[in-house]
Amino acid sequence: MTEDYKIRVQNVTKEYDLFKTQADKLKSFFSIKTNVPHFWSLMGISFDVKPGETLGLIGVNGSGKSTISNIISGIIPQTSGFVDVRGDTSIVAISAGLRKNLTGRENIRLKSLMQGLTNNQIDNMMDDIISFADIGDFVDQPVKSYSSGMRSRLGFSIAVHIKPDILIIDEALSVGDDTFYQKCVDKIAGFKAEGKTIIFVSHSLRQIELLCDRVAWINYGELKTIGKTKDVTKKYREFTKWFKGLSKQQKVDFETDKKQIQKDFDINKYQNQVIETEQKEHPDEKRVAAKIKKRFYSSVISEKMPKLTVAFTWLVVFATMFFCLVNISGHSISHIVKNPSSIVKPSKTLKLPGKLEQASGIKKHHKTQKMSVK
Ligand SMILES: Nc1ncnc2c1ncn2[C@@H]1O[C@H](COP(=O)(O)OP(=O)(O)OP(=O)(O)O)[C@@H](O)[C@H]1O
Repeated sequence: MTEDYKIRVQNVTKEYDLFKTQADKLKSFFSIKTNVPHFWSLMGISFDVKPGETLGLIGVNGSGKSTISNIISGIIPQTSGFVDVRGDTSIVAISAGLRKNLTGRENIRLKSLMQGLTNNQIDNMMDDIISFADIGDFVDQPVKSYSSGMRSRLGFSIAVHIKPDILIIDEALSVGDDTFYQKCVDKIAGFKAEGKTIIFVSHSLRQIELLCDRVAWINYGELKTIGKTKDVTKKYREFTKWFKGLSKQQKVDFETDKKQIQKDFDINKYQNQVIETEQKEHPDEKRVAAKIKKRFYSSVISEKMPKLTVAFTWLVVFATMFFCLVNISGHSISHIVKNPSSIVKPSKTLKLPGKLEQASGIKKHHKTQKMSVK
């Protein structure tokens, strides 16, 4: 049976809380309401990537291309929506995946182990990865000492040698020199020929046109359009030409308006719209609302504590505080239950914990002995 898709994303959203302080972050984790502004990096993105297809992602800076590719790679969770990736992914992004304090060689081993390769397999391909990356003696230096081009070369080399089912290339080719660029293009062409699935994120329309079968244009958190490479790049060129023609103030106003829409996005309103559309398209279908709710939230790992866990945590905190106070007050629990105010009035005969009580008993005993000697 042939698979109809390799990657499916449906109604995917991503919300970021723009915390100003660590305290706000902690409060939010405990689901305590704060006045932190929100920003929706993605406002409901849906598309499929077919097996063996190379899909390009284009869009202006900050439109959400890296966010969606990181969600597909499993690096970050979506806020809502369904993501199904049928195969192992390997992401090549300039900033993702490499540990700065580890050497190039250690990074190769770590990333390969994380992809499920054995130490023997890694030993066998180590030289090939190093030779393709062409970073010389730097391979034994920490990655923090690499230039962005060197990082990109190493990241790219690791990702293609791991031979993933799905390769996600996020802006990795934009920093390499021409020779390396050509090597990468050849490698990607080889991947395509093998029937692998690729997501290719780039600002270079030339690269997109060279490598992609279809293109998705992500525009300020929304999917503006998806289709044949030449059709989408044509529309995108028209947009950038129009945008460049605006005055400085018009550009600022345009971007401010778009960002405001992303701040004001209402997930519940969006969910209702999706339900309405689905009901119109499939009038005979039952339980549409339940189906959409499941699609929105069933595969989501929340970054915040679930309400039940929050309630349980508070219960544990209050119970601990209560028992500490009871202990300090020196009263029994039944006494405190009958006279709650006595929790703040310590008993005159302070109850000592077991060992101390025992120790004080010994002291008393010695005193008695001394007295009898007298
Ligand atoms: N951790 C974060 N916290 C808050 N906002 C974030 C975070 N990560 C990304 N964003 C915001 O989400 C939006 C989308 O970012 P993303 O990096 O996905 O865009 P992009 O299309 O890949 O941009 P570029 O072309 O510049 O790489 C941006 O407005 C960005 O500021």
